[in-house]
Amino acid sequence: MVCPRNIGVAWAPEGGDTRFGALRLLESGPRGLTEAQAERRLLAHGENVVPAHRPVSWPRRLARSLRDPFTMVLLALGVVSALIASWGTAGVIVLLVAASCLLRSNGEHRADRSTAALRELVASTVTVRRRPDEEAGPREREIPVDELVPGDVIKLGPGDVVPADVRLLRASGLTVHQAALTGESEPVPKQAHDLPEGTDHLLWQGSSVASGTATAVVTATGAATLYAGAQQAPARKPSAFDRSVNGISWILVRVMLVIPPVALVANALLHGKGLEALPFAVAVAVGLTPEMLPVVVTTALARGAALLAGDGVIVKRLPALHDVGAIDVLCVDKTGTLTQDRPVLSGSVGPDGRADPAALRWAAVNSFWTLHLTDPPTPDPLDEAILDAAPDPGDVEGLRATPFDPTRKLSCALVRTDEAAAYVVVVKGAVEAVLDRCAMSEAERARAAEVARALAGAGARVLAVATAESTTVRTAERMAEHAVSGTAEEAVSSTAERMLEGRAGRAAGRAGEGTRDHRPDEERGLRLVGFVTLVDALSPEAADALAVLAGRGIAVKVLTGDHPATAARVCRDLGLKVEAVADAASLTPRALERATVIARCTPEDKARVVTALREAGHTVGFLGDGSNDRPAMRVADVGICPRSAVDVTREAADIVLAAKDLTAVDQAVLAGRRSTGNIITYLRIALSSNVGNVIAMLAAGLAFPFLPMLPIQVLLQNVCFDAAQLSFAFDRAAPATLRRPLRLRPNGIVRFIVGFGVLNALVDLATFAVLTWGVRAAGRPAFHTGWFIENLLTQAVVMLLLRPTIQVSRPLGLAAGALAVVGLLLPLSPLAGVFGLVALPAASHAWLLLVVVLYGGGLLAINRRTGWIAERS
Ligand SMILES: Nc1ncnc2c1ncn2[C@@H]1O[C@H](COP(=O)(O)OP(=O)(O)OP(=O)(O)O)[C@@H](O)[C@H]1O
Repeated sequence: MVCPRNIGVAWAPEGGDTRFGALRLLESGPRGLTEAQAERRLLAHGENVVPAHRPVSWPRRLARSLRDPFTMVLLALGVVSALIASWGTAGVIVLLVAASCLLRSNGEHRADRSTAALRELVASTVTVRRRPDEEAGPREREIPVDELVPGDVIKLGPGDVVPADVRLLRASGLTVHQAALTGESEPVPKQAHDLPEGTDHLLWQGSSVASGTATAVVTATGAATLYAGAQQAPARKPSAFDRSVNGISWILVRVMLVIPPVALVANALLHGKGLEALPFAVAVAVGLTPEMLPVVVTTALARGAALLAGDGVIVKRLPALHDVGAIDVLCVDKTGTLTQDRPVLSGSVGPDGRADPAALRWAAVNSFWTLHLTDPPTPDPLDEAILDAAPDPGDVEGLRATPFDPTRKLSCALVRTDEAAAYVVVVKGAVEAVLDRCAMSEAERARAAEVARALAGAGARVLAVATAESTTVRTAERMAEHAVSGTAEEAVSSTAERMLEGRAGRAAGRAGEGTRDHRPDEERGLRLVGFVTLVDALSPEAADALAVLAGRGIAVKVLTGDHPATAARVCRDLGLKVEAVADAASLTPRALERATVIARCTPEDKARVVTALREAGHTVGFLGDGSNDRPAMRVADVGICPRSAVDVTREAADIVLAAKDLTAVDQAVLAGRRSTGNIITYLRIALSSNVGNVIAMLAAGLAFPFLPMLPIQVLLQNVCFDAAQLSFAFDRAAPATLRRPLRLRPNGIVRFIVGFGVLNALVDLATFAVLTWGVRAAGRPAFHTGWFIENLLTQAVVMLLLRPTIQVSRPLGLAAGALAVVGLLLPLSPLAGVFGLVALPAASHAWLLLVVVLYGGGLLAINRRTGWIAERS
């Protein structure tokens, strides 16, 4: 089988329909491939996986971790040490770099592997038409996207990601987002022309369906797709979390770079020392580095994600866990989140609000032919509900249909009725969208809108139904196009398409015959038939979950395409305090801040609202599942959707829930706050200790004519700190951490580090005094050892006390204990000599313990008085 890229661009055997040409060239047909053919092709072409989506290899991951700013600075310091033949320092630096890179790559690899495995659970599927064997008829079924092969006939609907390069066979109201591929920002109309020009009959892998439906044949899969080479994994702006971590890292990197020259110059000026002070200066700079920062961050987030996975919540991007813990505004859609999305018809009224079956009858005609002619992969629940309740619509024949589109908020069918011997355009949709297209006076429009408002105020979903009659199909077609705002509409059941399906139709013949006598005065607008109302039961968990979220400091805003009165009623029924109801069309920043419900949103309005809230300083989460939620999902700090969401929304989301359930959102929020809380605690403790030590070492280096600690001891204590601090990834969160939105704020963390860093340095200087007075007589090794022990003991104390809770997790308790034991026992062990440590007299231990106890007591007192430790960053 030939499988060129872009097959069918203009290939038409014997000058005929290129759709037949494409199918023939692909050795396929309108009824699809047989399962055996598909299996053979899968072996020949391989899985439909784009190279950019393959996992990152180990060496690449390792190389990437070397690019981290801390690692770069450490390596530079290592090179400096090697140049001055300070092999011990260089060796320890290499060890630190190797340990941090290996731990980090390993952590990221494991995290990626588990998120990839979890992503598999929510991987996209596609509706494919295949036959069990040559004789059997076609069947449509869902298969994983990677099993798709050239020649497969697939169906696409709103929100589907186009899974391979395809050539359209049928299309209805189809518009496609292909910005990532071609740069066109607006959805592009696509048509299944039989003799196409250009590329509007082709869809490429990676684009997505904005509106409409289509049937198409796959022309290329995997690496053979047109944009496979060029397409990178979707680029995302750095999240709030990435920015915070980078901000803190760069502050430290700058300080690290400044320390060695400052230490050298000061030593030269005060003690007349030259390059011999360099190893010490380098060790001090290394001492400032939180080498394990990336490891602790990845581990803390991965652990949170793994715990959530147990509850069926999938975190697709680890930093999203921080972001979900930081949200202070959660925007949700109404349908399916606050309600069950199982609408049931509750009434049919005329324009005056009196019961009238006509509205239901025409709504059913619209629903039936829209579903039948556009053949969506998943039927619209509103259409199904209308058909379930509607009587037989009589002898009506559908000619064309444009499926519902959330931007226009209408669906439109062109039908022919025998009773009136006329072509009728039947439009149903959102009240304002339909009324806008009706020929009526302003007073009539206002009265009808008031009737609809009263119906919506009872909590019902209200659809307006309008028709227009024409004796000619051409006029009716124009009216249909008029009714859908003149966007490019593609007729679904044209002659060629019906032939592709093997059912040339009477209707198609009629459609052709009706072009003779067009009367332009028929295009005057629609006549309002009335309204149908549908009720959608409230979600049983929503009320409790909304109260819990409010208790966690999260303001919920409902962004809905529906009528304001319906949305407001639903919210009130759920006990949500409705401060104000706003209309997306006339929204001011003030109204936005106050509004609980923002109604009549188009997909773009939802994105605009989310962007405005972010610009106002909020961290915004967005929960939705429809294709109309995709734009908002992409601009939110964190996008959340249920597993059942349409492809595009699931792809854009950062967190995927087992079901659309606000309780699961709360679980994700808690997990996010726990992970962030642990990361903040790690940063505060690790960095304030490091800063304290650096200040003390620089001060002591200047005050004493000898080094306060040997470079190898500085590095050894650094290794011990790093190992112990890994336990922060497994720490227990303080209850206070879970109460409010928690965000990594570099400024708060830097303030804390400076405050407690100075305190730490003061304690160190007090230790110097003790050591100078009590131990120095025993010589410099005893001085060095005394300070080494004090550093490890105070580090163990701050690990326990500089946290927002007094409760200690097992890993943290063990790590702090181990640190104290190493500090006390190493100088007594056979290894002591290697590091220049000596055994201290018992009295010295007593003095050191006194300093440590006083420090611990001081920390507790400060916390009690100021609550600073418990304060969030
Ligand atoms: N199949 C349909 N046919 C005609 N009109 C529809 C159909 N589905 C929805 N509508 C109308 O369009 C409006 C907007 O629909 P949209 O899907 O954007 O939002 P929604 O489902 O009402 O709410 P949410 O945004 O909370 O999910 C609906 O309120 C309804 O009036």
